[in-house]
Amino acid sequence: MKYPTIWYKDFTRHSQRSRDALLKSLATIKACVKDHFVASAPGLILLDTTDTSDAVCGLLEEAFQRHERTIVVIFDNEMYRSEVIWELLFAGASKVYDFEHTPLIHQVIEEQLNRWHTIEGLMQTDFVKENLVGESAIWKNTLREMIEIATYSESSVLIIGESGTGKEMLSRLVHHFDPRRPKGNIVLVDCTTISPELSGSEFFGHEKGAFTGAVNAREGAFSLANNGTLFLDEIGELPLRLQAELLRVIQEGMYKPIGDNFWKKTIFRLVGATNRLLDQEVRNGRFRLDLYYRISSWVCKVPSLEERREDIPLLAQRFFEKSFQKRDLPSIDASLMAYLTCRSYQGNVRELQQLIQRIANQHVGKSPITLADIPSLDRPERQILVESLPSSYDEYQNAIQKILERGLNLRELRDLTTQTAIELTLRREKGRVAQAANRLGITSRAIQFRKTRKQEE
Ligand SMILES: Nc1ncnc2c1ncn2[C@@H]1O[C@H](COP(=O)(O)OP(=O)(O)OP(=O)(O)O)[C@@H](O)[C@H]1O
Repeated sequence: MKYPTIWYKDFTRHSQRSRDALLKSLATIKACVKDHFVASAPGLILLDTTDTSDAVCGLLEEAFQRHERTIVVIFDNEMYRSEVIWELLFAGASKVYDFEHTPLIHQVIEEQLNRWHTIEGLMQTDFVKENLVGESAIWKNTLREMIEIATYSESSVLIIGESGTGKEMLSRLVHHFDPRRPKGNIVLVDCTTISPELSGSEFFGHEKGAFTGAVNAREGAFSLANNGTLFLDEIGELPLRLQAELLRVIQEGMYKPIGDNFWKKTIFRLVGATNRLLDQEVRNGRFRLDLYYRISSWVCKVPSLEERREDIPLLAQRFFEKSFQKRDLPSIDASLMAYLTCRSYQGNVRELQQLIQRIANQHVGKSPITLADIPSLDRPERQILVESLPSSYDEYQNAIQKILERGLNLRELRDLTTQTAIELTLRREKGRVAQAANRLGITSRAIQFRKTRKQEE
């Protein structure tokens, strides 16, 4: 068996015998790396209660910020049990076990590490790699969480996130990794489009002639999702009457199609998605509390693209590849990638995807894709462009401030800026005057003139 890689750190001072016994019984420890983090690998921290020091909490906080999971085992936890456990959990520990009070602790730890290892393996499968692009820690943690719910539970899931963050894709992931066999289909219902006139026929289905306009019999979502997954997009928009009926079907596993006299059985996993704060909707009386409890056994918050900016280049590359499926993908100019990475996306991943499709549509030939391929309606206004670079703009302001403090007047400042811009561009163009002039929008003579003047100074 291949043991999962873990890192471990030992803070024990008084419990060496128990510690040695535990380490000896852990098969996983054979693949361990002592004392320092291993990217994406879980950690094991061993300590005595008296040592819940800043060092331990600091280590846990660091691992937590990197979205790495940690198991803490405490050895001599007699007096302060819950206090210590809370402290460790608040510092970011994923699991805390008390050596004295956890029967077969080595098995529990092995099982936990193996589960995490399996999840890590599932993260590498084609389904995830192809559909759910992203390497940021926060995104990987979201994926881990969803895979764990899908694989190790049958519970319903509530996915909360802004529009375009990938909620529907994640619901497909839950269905994909659902181990139930035989497995039914995933059925998607957009609750914003449910018409009250059809009195829930989307869900229940109807018999031919059940109501005016029911020309043919229709199977509803409850039937189609049997043994599978029912994905309710924008579940917060579901009319109150249908909320009550949905709750009854989830609880009883039975429903009656409209116009039919017989009850039918259905079992499905419910995945709801919303970009609203559902608990607020409950307080405002627009969402039933009992249904809310029922669907929120697991709540998963999907990060916005803003929270995982470092994923933009990867996502952009993937969307360019998709958009150029039928022709060779030219290279992508670095300035375009830099712009895509610092721009803001209210519509999240969907907006990025659509922008790239429009850029691809504009591009002709095999030359690199550049800023000039951005359609005019998508181009930023000059002011926004400056404001979208706050950190460098701050530095820029600071630099000017320092120069002004040295007593330079505006003409001297302009001269200095021009000279610096020329020098930087010449360096970038490896001394080629014509190219530098072209880039700066001035003549080669202007550059030569400044070079000569500088030599004379
Ligand atoms: N991590 C990702 N990797 C690749 N494509 C993604 C990713 N996340 C989202 N997408 C793509 O972005 C688009 C929007 O995703 P999706 O429909 O899942 O978002 P949503 O949160 O359900 O949106 P809405 O709330 O508006 O229904 C889809 O085309 C999807 O394929």
